[in-house]
Amino acid sequence: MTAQVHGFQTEVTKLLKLLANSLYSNKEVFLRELISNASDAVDKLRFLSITSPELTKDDPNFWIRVRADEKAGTLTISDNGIGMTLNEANEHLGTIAKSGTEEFFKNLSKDQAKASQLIGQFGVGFYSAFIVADRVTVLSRAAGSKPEEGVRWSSDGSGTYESENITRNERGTDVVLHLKDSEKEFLNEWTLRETITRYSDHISTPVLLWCEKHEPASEKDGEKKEDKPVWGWEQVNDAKALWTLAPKDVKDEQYIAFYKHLTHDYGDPLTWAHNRVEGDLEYISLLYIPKEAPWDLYSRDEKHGLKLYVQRVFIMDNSEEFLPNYLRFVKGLVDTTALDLNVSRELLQKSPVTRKLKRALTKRALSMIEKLAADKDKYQIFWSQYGRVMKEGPIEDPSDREQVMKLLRFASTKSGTAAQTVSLEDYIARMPEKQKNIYYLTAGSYEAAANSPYLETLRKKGIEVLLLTDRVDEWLMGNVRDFEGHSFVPATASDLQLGDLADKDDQKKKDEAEKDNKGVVERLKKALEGKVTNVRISTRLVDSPSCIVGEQDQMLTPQMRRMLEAAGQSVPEEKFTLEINPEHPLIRQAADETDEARFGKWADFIYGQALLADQGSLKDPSSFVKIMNELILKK
Ligand SMILES: Nc1ncnc2c1ncn2[C@@H]1O[C@H](COP(=O)(O)OP(=O)(O)OP(=O)(O)O)[C@@H](O)[C@H]1O
Repeated sequence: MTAQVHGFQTEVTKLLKLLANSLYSNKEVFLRELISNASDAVDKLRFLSITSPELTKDDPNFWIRVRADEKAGTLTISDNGIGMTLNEANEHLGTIAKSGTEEFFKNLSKDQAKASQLIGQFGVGFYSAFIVADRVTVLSRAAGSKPEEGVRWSSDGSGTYESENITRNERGTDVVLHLKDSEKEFLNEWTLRETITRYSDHISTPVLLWCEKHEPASEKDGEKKEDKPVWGWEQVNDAKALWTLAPKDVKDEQYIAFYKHLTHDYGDPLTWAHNRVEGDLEYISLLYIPKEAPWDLYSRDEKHGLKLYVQRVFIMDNSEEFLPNYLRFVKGLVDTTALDLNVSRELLQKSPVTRKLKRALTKRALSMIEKLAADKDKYQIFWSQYGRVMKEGPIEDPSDREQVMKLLRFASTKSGTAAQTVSLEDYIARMPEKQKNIYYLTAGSYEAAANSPYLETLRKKGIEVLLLTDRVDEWLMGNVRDFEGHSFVPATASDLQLGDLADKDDQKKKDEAEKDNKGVVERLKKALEGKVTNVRISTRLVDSPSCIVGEQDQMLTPQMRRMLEAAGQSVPEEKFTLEINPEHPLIRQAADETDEARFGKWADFIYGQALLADQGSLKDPSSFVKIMNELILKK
């Protein structure tokens, strides 16, 4: 067979172009990536051989080998794992099989400076070989296939690769790197040994390095043996799966290195939790939280979930069954004796053991996050990355609602910044004695929330209001009614339920104001007939002339309205109650207007600005501006 030339998927070509520059300062990671791939290939075959032992019969001991050839200038990473067929090599080594990749690269090219950070998080895997090599050749044979079904794949990383069938006697894969002249240091035994132990010490397959050993001079049976170098394989990693060690015996650096092996992330994790549980439900879990949220955290097709091991044998990646969806950013593994080795994804979904493990691991993950919350600075890093996902928690998992709600953070009128730092427990601890409810306001931006007229009275009374500006907040507040016995009340509610917080005078003042301003209220009702459901005197306004309120259940917030409209849904026209502040000069001026036609303009203006302040836009802004100009110019 002659080699066929194929073009890389466009994204791969882009990635390859970016690689050399952006990961140069971190270039030794290629070795970790290739050893990780080799270890995955071994894990996959170990799993298959449980049901098909003939696959490994002739070569049952798994290994990963690293061999430098100084003369040829090559470094070869080999494994006797699952190998690849020609089709698999073309598919896996020529494309990036992740949805959303195109979008990712679009964003990447806009901001070159951030490229290296993002690219690391993206997980460049096999392609990292091109950081140090100007040609990469892969020789492989899939377990179970014939010698003549071997594969040779080769590329200089500039846009195309060639591949063909060859005869190969051994199963598994050799990745041969033809090192660039500037990267010859990776032929050096010490560099290799150091890099392997740093990154791959605790992967469970032995990593063997081809190296020179010295046999000391000796005299045996009267024969003199010189001190001469002998070449051979030497195991350089510990090869004890890290999670099987007692947590007290594992150093932080080891946890970090293992995280990188596991996730292909180039950065350190934010935190981790390692637990070994014995008894009825025996399992070991090692959970990590990445410092940065994955680029595809909100993508529907994003793959997540833990690596599943049964009795130390790797079973599958991305087992989503063990954690709720809102904890999808948690990486790591679970190893259990409570499942069968031949468990499939379908069986896993049905198994009661899975459900029990999910409960247990969710608790582990939440307690890891609780511990993180004790360190305010670290928790802010966490919150900025995962806050919006955590807010899905109380909706998705009512059984852990209180626990998750304690972990939520919000901006508030007391915190005074857009940073979300206030917990519900902080809020309750600061509540005046008479306050019963938790007040909140949702808005499109922090500024819009902080300056909202709805806050005026609450602010005057010293009542803290949570300012919610994430899209998910609407959904969250639509689903939670209370926290620790305190109801959530929106600052926009027609009844703020102030209870004992209302001044005794408030009602009296309101009654008086209603009596005194009956005229203007009635005139407004008439002028705005068909546009509003009602007009009334407000108790919530201090500095603003007017605001709109809707019945709590009926009112669509502007964000919700925009979301529905963007999703192509027809959103019903809503009518509101107009509340006015009769002490405001603008209302007074309107009340003094005797010409009813002109009063109509005042009514539209007062209502229009209340709508604008609440919704952020108007259906007919030019008419509003025209009316405003007319009133200013007193035409
Ligand atoms: N040594 C190997 N043996 C068998 N298959 C391999 C080997 N190296 C790579 N592959 C195949 O090529 C695919 C692509 O590898 P690559 O490292 O680019 O991505 P990945 O490992 O799937 O993803 P990531 O690195 O982001 O976790 C692998 O999923 C695997 O199918």
